[in-house]
Order: sequence, then C-alpha cells, then structure tokens
Amino acid sequence: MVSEAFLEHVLKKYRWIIVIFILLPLTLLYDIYYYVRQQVIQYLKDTNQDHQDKVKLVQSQVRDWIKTDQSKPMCTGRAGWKSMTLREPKYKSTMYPVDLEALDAILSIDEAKKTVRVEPYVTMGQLTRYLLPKGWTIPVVIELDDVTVGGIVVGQGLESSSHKYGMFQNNCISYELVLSDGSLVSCSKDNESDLFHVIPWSYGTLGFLTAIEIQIIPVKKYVQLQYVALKTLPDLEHHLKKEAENKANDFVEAIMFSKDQSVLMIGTFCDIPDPSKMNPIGRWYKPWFFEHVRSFITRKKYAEEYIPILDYYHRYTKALFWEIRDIVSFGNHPLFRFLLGWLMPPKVSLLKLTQTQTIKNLYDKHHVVEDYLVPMTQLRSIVDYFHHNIEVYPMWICPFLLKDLPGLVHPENAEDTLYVDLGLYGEPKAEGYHSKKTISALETYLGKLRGFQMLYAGVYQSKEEFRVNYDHSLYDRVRSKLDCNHAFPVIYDKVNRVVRD
Ligand SMILES: Cc1cc2nc3c(=O)[nH]c(=O)nc-3n(C[C@H](O)[C@H](O)[C@H](O)COP(=O)(O)OP(=O)(O)OC[C@H]3O[C@@H](n4cnc5c(N)ncnc54)[C@H](O)[C@@H]3O)c2cc1C
Ligand SMILES: NC(=O)C1=CN([C@@H]2O[C@H](COP(=O)(O)OP(=O)(O)OC[C@H]3O[C@@H](n4cnc5c(N)ncnc54)[C@H](OP(=O)(O)O)[C@@H]3O)[C@@H](O)[C@H]2O)C=CC1
Ligand SMILES: CC(C)=CCC[C@@H](C)[C@H]1CC[C@@]2(C)C3=C(CC[C@]12C)[C@@]1(C)CC[C@H](O)C(C)(C)[C@@H]1CC3
Repeated sequence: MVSEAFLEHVLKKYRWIIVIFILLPLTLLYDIYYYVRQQVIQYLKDTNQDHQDKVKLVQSQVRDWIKTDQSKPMCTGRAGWKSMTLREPKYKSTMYPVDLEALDAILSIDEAKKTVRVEPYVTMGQLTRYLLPKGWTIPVVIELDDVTVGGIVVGQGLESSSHKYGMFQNNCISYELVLSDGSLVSCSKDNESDLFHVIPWSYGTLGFLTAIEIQIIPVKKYVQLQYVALKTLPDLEHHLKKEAENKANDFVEAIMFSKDQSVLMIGTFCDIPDPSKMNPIGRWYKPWFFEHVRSFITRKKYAEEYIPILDYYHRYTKALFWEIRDIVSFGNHPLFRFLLGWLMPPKVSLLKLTQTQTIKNLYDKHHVVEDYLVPMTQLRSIVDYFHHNIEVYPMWICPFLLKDLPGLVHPENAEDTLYVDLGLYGEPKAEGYHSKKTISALETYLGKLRGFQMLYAGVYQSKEEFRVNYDHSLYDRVRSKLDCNHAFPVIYDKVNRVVRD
C-alpha cells in the first residue's frame, strides 16, 4: 500500500504538471471568454436597465425563501472554489442559496461627482482596467485581480495606499442591498447610517449587496518607487511609521525577508518618469516582484524606479504574493518566464477546484495564510511573537489607517489610529508550530493587543471570544431591526474554522 507520506510528497512535488499543462491553458481560455463577455455587456447593453432586472431576480429569490419554512438561512449561491480564500466554506451546503452571479457589470462612472457604481461581482482586475485608461482609479486597489468588490466590502480589504485612505470600505459612498423581506434599500453615511457602517466585516449576514458606489481619484501613469533596505526591526518600525504618517506618500509597504532584513517601499504617483529608471515589472519575462524586492538587500541600500501604474497595482498578482513558488518552484527561472511567463498565474479558482483532499490536509498542517491587524505601536512585539512561534518569511507589512467609525472593528481610543497588517503566507519554520494550537494562542494574544485578523482565513476562537474582539453592539441592533435572525446566519457561523475547512 502506498504510504500517506509518499502520496503527500508526490502530490506536492508534481502539482506543477497539472498546473502547467492543464490549468494554464484553461486560465487563458477563461480569460478570453470573460474579456469578450465584459466588452459585449459594457458596450451593447443598457447596463442600468439590465441591473434593475437582475435585482428583481434577487428579490424574487428572497421572496421564494420567505415562502419556505425558513429553517435554512440564506447565503450567496457562489461555489466555494471560486472564492479567494484558502478554505472551502462548508456552511454553504446547509443553507439556502441565492444566485447573484449575474451581478458582474460596471454600471456607470460619474466624473463630475468622482464616483463609479459597480455590481458586487466586478473584480479588481476588471475595475482597474476600466478606470485607468479614463484617468481615474479607486483609492484602495486590492492587489489580486480576481478578488470581487462585494467580497471585499462585506469582508475587509487594504493595500499600500491604506495609510492614507484607510480600508477599501472607507472609500465606498453608498451600498444597495436586498434585505430579508425582499425589499431594496440604499444606504450611505447620511441615510440608514447604522446599516451603512455595519456592512464592512458582516460577511453577507445583513442582506445581499447588489450595487456599490465607490469614490474615484485621478491617477497618474507611473509610480516612482523607492526601495530602502533596512537591517533591524527597530529601524523598520521607525521608518515605516514616519513614512506612513507622511500623507505626501501615495504608497507605503514593506517586506520582511528575515527578522533583520527588510525592504521598505515608498511610492508616489508621477507622470514624467526618468527613462533610465523605468521598470515595467508586470511584463511576462520580469522576475517575481518579491524576488526583485529581495535583490535590494544585497545590491543597494537605496534604489529608485519608475513603474507603470497597472504593473504596480498588480505587482503581487503573478506570484500570488509568494505562494506560487510552492506550486511551480521553477516559475521564476528566466527560461520559464520567457516561454510561459505570459500565462501565469493559474486562476486561483481553478487551482482550488483541482486540489485533492491530501493537498488540503497538507496546507492545513504545514502552511499558514493569515493577515493580522495590530496597532503600529505593537509592531515589534507581534513580529517577535511571530518569529518565535511561527517564523514565516517573507512577511508582508502594510500600514493602514483604522478609522474611528461605528461598526464591528474600530480603534480602542476614539480617534483614527495607525495600524499595520502583517501578512503571513507560507510554510512555518518555527519548532513546535502546530496549526490549531499555535494559531488559537495567537488569536488570544491578538485580542490583548487590540488586534484583529482578516476573517477570510477563519477563526479558532469561541463565539463568545469572537463577540468580545469584534464589537457586535451595533451589528446586533441592525440585525434585529432588519429581521435577520432566521434569514441569515451570524458572522461567526460563517467564519469559524469548523465551517471553513
Ligand atoms: C526612509 C528612507 C528614505 C531614503 N531616501 C533616500 C533618498 O531619497 N535618496 C538617497 O540617495 N538615499 C535615500 N535613503 C538612503 C539613505 O540615505 C542611505 O541608506 C544612508 O545614507 C546610508 O548611510 P549609512 O550606510 O551610513 O547608514 P546605515 O548603516 O544604512 O544606517 C545607519 C542608521 O541610520 C539610519 N538611516 C539611514 N538612512 C536614514 C535616513 N534617510 N533617515 C533616517 N535614518 C536613516 C538607519 O536606519 C540606521 O539606523 C533613504 C533611506 C531611508 C531609510
Ligand atoms: N488585500 C486584501 O485586503 C485582500 C483581501 N481578501 C479577502 O478575501 C475575501 C475573498 O474575496 P472574494 O473571493 O471576492 O469573495 P467571497 O466569494 O469569498 O465572499 C466573501 C464573503 O462575502 C459575501 N458576499 C460576497 N458577495 C456578496 C453580496 N453581493 N452580498 C452579500 N454578501 C456577499 C460572501 O457571502 P456567502 O458566504 O453568503 O457566500 C462571503 O461571506 C474577502 O473577504 C477579502 O476580505 C483577499 C485577498 C486580498
Ligand atoms: C490581505 C491580503 C493581501 C491577502 C492576500 C491573501 C493571498 C496571499 C491569499 C488569498 C487567496 C489565497 C489564500 C490562496 C492561495 C495562496 C494564498 C492566497 C493567494 C492558494 C493558491 C495556495 C495553494 C492552495 O492549494 C490553494 C489553491 C487552495 C490556494 C487558493 C487561495
């Protein structure tokens, strides 16, 4: 009989064969199909009339649910493998699905009001490619092309511009939702403001989002990016804080390659690049961005480059941050890049669809994908903690402003507070790391630091602990006012690790 360890080894080592010969061509076909479809929708259809019809369909599905015995709460009908998360949402099989997937069009742009209105299944890649040629962008562009606006709005999203603009949702002006009674409501900070503020982090447990209005800002063609190699953690902390507080910087982030080696990146929009320092990092033959960043540790202490804006926004797309190296280990080899680099990366949803239970178990035991949000003042303590208990490098460090607004997540003191997101993606090297025990202990520690975690990864905490860490006071009130108790599960029932496997 083939031993489990042997099977694990083979599956891990040779997953690239499936990826290269099957998933990459499928990704290409899917992208072509999707692109053509979007063009047709954008130019041939009256998107607003079409939107109203789609919304009516959602309302009629909710009304159909009302006629049932209401024993099953509702969730979106989107299959788990399509979502940009590591684990499958098991809760979907026990809930009543409402199909929203037709809602994937950009509805309108209002350049005078500086807003764009989109349906929830519009992806980041789709939105940036639509806005940039028109000279606009959204303030917080999430790096990965396939993340959806709806998933980010009811979840959480941040980026290297978040030190200035806060989280993705802080730049949303209004939301349109179908509620549990089938009615359609629009909310903003001045209209139904309780609902508006409690939507972020609510994971679709208040209603179905059908449209989102987002602020847009003018964009320039390039980002002037400075790379600063730093040798100690106190140095990183000092410079990161200083640069994040400086609102003249449009982008601030860092990657830690070890406890004492990090590269801080500071970007500003610009229109006229220095041609000798141009680097279109998104081209197919270019190295993975994080490896390029790593090279500054040995090359120079300080360097400067001009990067086309779209290449900058999607700098982590090609290597899925650094996750792709575990799947296609030779993906950064110059020969591979020249021959097949243009096909990368495989679609995350296709990777998820074709992964076996053994790979899932492997990831569960030997892999961590987590984002932890802590006040900037706690950076040193949390990095020390990670280093001793998890030890995953590279580590993504992204400062952001946690706004003092009502809702599930807000700072302890009643003022906007500089936080930092620490992204741990990879294989833990710390001795004694145990996925459940280590991460559970970390969640408790995080609560003490007034920290939060991105919920897409799932939580081990108990429901009671979760309710203490994430302020449910307004959420509970809005849920009872909108009669959500039978219609939708509570957040915890969607994000705990038992239902996300
Ligand atoms: C945020 C930042 C922005 C920078 N911008 C530029 C730039 O625009 N143009 C350019 O040519 N070089 C820039 N540098 C690079 C910097 O000037 C060189 O790294 C430094 O001069 C190298 O000197 P060193 O080898 O003696 O110092 P190191 O041995 O590298 O550092 C000694 C100590 O000084 C600190 N330090 C280094 N540079 C700075 C700084 N600029 N401000 C505050 N503390 C510092 C280090 O963190 C360390 O604690 C920047 C560095 C940083 C950290
Ligand atoms: N840089 C960043 O900040 C990044 C953040 N992420 C996170 O990854 C997650 C995954 O994103 P993605 O794959 O796009 O989304 P998912 O399909 O995973 O959806 C995430 C959640 O949003 C709910 N949801 C989605 N659309 C609607 C809607 N129209 N109305 C109501 N609820 C809705 C889903 O509800 P249901 O459970 O009913 O399906 C689900 O609970 C996001 O939550 C985001 O926070 C990921 C990558 C980068
Ligand atoms: C806040 C920020 C910046 C979050 C970035 C999160 C990314 C690093 C995550 C999002 C989706 C993600 C969990 C994913 C994976 C890696 C890490 C990703 C890309 C992979 C590709 C790892 C390999 C797995 O077998 C599988 C294919 C299931 C997942 C899919 C989702």
